[in-house]
Amino acid sequence: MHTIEDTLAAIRPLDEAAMRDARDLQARLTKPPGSLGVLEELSVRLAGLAGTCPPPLPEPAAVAVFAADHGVHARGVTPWPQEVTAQMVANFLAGGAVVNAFARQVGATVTVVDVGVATALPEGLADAPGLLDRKIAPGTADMTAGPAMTPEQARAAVETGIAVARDLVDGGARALLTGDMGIANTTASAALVAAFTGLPPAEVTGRGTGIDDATHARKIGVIEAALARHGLTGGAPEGADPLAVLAAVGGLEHAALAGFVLGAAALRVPVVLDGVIAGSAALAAAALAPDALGACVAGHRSVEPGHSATVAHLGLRPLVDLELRLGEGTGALLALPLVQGAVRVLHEVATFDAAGVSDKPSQV
Ligand SMILES: Cc1cc2ncn([C@H]3O[C@H](COP(=O)(O)O)[C@@H](O)[C@H]3O)c2cc1C
Ligand SMILES: O=C(O)c1cccnc1
Repeated sequence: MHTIEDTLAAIRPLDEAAMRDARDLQARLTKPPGSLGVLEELSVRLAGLAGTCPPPLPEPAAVAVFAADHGVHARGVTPWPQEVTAQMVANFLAGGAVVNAFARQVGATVTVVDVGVATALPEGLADAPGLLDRKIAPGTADMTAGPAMTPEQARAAVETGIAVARDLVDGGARALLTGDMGIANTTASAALVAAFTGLPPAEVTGRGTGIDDATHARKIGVIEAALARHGLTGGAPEGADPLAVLAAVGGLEHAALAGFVLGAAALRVPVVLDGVIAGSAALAAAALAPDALGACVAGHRSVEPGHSATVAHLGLRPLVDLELRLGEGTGALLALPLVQGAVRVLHEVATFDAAGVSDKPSQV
């Protein structure tokens, strides 16, 4: 069973006893206390997630690239043709994209999940290894004209993401990484960020793949119109159903990514988030289950302003900040060795006692 309800019911807070053990252990390791900075608190959190100290090493790692198209593409929010989504899916399967190069570097697998690609994939790809055909619809509807998805489509997409997380963990993965591909998906991302944070579209809308001032202004106007159309201006009203917000202005890949985050949290496996697409999906996941955040690691800080707004809202600290604005899972993959290093310390570093190193600075 991969229903949303079952999954939400399985998500629990971090285990306090395991976190205490991890803090104690960090204090006894042969290094000045606190000297591993952000990685120490990360190791503590991952112990709390696993419910044991040390937590399992987050490897092997698996990236799921959720691919889908967007009806709002018709509003002129990106210069790239919609066909590029399907063409990039083919490129992922051929191993030729940046996500593939970065995945090879860290030994991660790449699984492409078609939840809503509008254009037919190039001949012969249907059976390609590494592709999961989970198409729910050939893209969303235009969010300025009506809901992007029906409630049934949004639910099916979330449950697809939950099932993909479960299958990857069943296949041995101990770290899940988010990836995305969908021309125009930074528009849906910014709309979700505005809806979940209450910030105005002008503050959270970026330039996506790279757009000129006129297109950027149009993109902000499109998002404002969509929010107004769905009663989301100024943010979703108190008590709004996060699934309805996803259905109104989200993408099929956003809904699937929200499910992927929930699935990881229910299985107590860390999920390394990529940029603004994953972040906006995590806002939906956190609105459904605040404790799901315990499983989330912000891999990097994207250039997109909506991403900084998202990590601030969620209280996450991005591990790397390299001015990336690509998506696909690239920022998550670059951060993976940091996550693994944080846990490896708890497994391999000697204690002061065991190594015969004095654990006290001398008095001066
Ligand atoms: C060749 C190419 C490869 C990509 N890989 C990721 N994206 C990224 O850019 C897109 C979102 O930007 P926007 O909202 O401006 O369309 C998404 O597909 C995202 O994954 C790409 C975009 C392109 C063009
Ligand atoms: O933040 C991201 O992941 C991003 C930014 C721009 C374009 N595509 C993805």
